[in-house]
Amino acid sequence: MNKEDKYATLVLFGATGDLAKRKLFPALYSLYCDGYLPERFAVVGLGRRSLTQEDFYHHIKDSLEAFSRYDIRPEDWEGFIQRFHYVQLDINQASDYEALASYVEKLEQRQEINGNRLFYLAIAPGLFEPVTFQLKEAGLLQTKGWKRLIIEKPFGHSHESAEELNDKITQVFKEEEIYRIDHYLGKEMIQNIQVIRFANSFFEPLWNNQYIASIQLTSSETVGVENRGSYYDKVGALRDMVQNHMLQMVTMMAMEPPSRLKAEAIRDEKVKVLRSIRRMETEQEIQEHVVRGQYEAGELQGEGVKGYREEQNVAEDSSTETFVAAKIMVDNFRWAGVPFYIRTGKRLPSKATEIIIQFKSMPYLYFNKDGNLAPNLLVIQIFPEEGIHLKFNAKKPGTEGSILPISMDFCHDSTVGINSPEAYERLLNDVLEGDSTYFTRWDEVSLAWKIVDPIIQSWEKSEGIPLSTYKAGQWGPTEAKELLEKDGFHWWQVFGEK
Ligand SMILES: NC(=O)C1=CN([C@@H]2O[C@H](COP(=O)(O)OP(=O)(O)OC[C@H]3O[C@@H](n4cnc5c(N)ncnc54)[C@H](OP(=O)(O)O)[C@@H]3O)[C@@H](O)[C@H]2O)C=CC1
Ligand SMILES: O=C1O[C@H](COP(=O)(O)O)[C@@H](O)[C@H](O)[C@H]1O
Repeated sequence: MNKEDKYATLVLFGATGDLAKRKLFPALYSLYCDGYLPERFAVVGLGRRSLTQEDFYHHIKDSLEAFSRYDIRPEDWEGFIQRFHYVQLDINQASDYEALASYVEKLEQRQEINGNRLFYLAIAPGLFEPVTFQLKEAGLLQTKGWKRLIIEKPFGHSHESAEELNDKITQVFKEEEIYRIDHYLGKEMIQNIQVIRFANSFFEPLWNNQYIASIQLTSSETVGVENRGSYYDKVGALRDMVQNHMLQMVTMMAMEPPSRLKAEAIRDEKVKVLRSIRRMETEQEIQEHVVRGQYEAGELQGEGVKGYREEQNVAEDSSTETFVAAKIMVDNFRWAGVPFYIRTGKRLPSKATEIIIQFKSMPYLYFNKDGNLAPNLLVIQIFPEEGIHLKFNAKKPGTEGSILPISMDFCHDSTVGINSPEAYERLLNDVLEGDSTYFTRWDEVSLAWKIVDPIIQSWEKSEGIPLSTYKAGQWGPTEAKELLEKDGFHWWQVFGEK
C-alpha cells in the first residue's frame, strides 16, 4: 500500500478509560517502537473529564510504565508523545462535536494528514449509537480520506439488540468501514491456526472426522470479576466469552480453506461454520450439552478467595454464570460426529488458553491390547506460552519394549526469543492497513447470537437448567467433567495447570 494511505488521525473516545490505559496506549507505543506507526499520525484522545495536555501525557506515561512490553526510552518517548492531543468532550453534547470537528481539521492541516480518520469507540456499549450519529451530524465523516470505525465489545446483549445496534451504525458507516473487535482474533497463535492448517501437508489430510475424535477449547482465568461486577453480573460467561471468543476459535479450527487469503473469503468460510453449528433449541438439548456454573468461596494459588455473590456490585442472589462448558456439533461433511468441547470460566486453577485436538485411536492395538495406548494429541497453546505440541507414542529406550508417550514441542516464545506483539497491536495495525480479516463481520456476530440466544432464554426461565456451583480453584462444576465422560472423553490437563 501507498504510505500516505496509512497517514491518519485516530479519534479515541474513552481515552481516559481502563481499556485505553491497559491496552491501547501500550499497543500504540509498541507499534511506534517497531516502526509500524505511520510518520504522520495523530491521536486525539477524548474524555469527559477536564485534563491539561500535561495531565494527558502523564496519564499515558503511567499507562506505559504499568502495561507496556517495551521500556520507555527517552528517544522514543519524545517522538511518540508529541502525536497525542487531549480534547474534553461530552458524548451527549452536540456542540462538543462541532468543536472536535474544527480541532481535527486544523490538526490535519498542521500535520499534513490527508483526511484519513479512524474513530475508536472505547466506551460503554450504550454510547456506541449516539456517538456515530453525532459524528455524522457534526460533519466529521465528510472527509477527503477514508473513514473507519473500531467498535469494542460487547456488540449487543442478544440477537435483537445487536441487530438494532447494527442497523443504526450502518446508517452512518458502511460494513467495510466497521471493524468489530474480538481481541482473540489478534492473538498470535489464533492467527497461526490458518498457517498450521493450510501450510502443512501433513496436518490438512488428517483435519476431519476420519482422523479426529474430538477437539477441546479452553480459556480459563484465575481472576474473578474484579472491579467489573456491575458489567459482568448482567452479562455472564456465555455472552462475555462464548458468543465471541470461543465461537471464533471454533470457526478458525473448523473452516474450510478459503478460495483466497483475503478478508471476505476467509470470513465467508467462518460464516459457513457458524451456519453448520447445530442449534440447541429444546430445554432437553441444552441441558444435555451445556453446563453453567458459578464460583463459591475457595482457595486459589494458596490464598482464600471469596465467592462470586460476595463480589463488589454483584447481586446477593445472582444467578449469573461464571463458567460455561458446552458440546458443540458442526454438522457438515468434514466434522459430522466430532464434538467440539468448549469451556471457559473465572476463578479456575490456572490462566490458560489452548486447543487440544484428540486423534482417533489406531484400528488395532498391537501394543497395548487393553486399549490404554495414549491417543495422539495436537496442542495449540495460545496462552501463557505460545506453542504447538504434538504428543505421540514411541518405544521406551531399553530392552523392556514398553511404550512411552512423548512430545514434540515448538514453543514460539522461546524459539523466536521475543516479546510477541499483543493482540491490540496487530489489530490496530490491521485497521490502519484497511485489513478486516481478523475482525468480525456482521453476519458472524448475528449467527453467533443466534447460537447462544436460545441457551440464554432457557436459563432465564426459572424452571430451566440448574446453575451448578464450583469452589474457586476447581475446574468448574462436576457436570463439566461428566459432559465429556458420557461420550468416553475427558478434559486433558491444561498446560498451564500445575
Ligand atoms: N477494560 C477492558 O479490559 C475491556 C474493555 N472492553 C470494552 O471497552 C469499552 C471501554 O471499557 P473501559 O475502558 O473498561 O471503560 P471505562 O469505564 O474505564 O472508561 C469509559 C470511558 O468512557 C468515557 N465516557 C463515559 N461517559 C462519557 C461521556 N458522556 N462523554 C465522554 N466520555 C465519556 C470515560 O471518560 P471519563 O473517565 O473522563 O468520564 C472513559 O474514558 C467497553 O465497551 C468495554 O466493554 C472490552 C474488552 C476489555
Ligand atoms: O473479552 C474478555 O476477555 C477477557 C479474557 O481475555 P484474555 O485475553 O485475558 O484471555 C476476560 O477476562 C473478560 O471478562 C472478557 O470481557
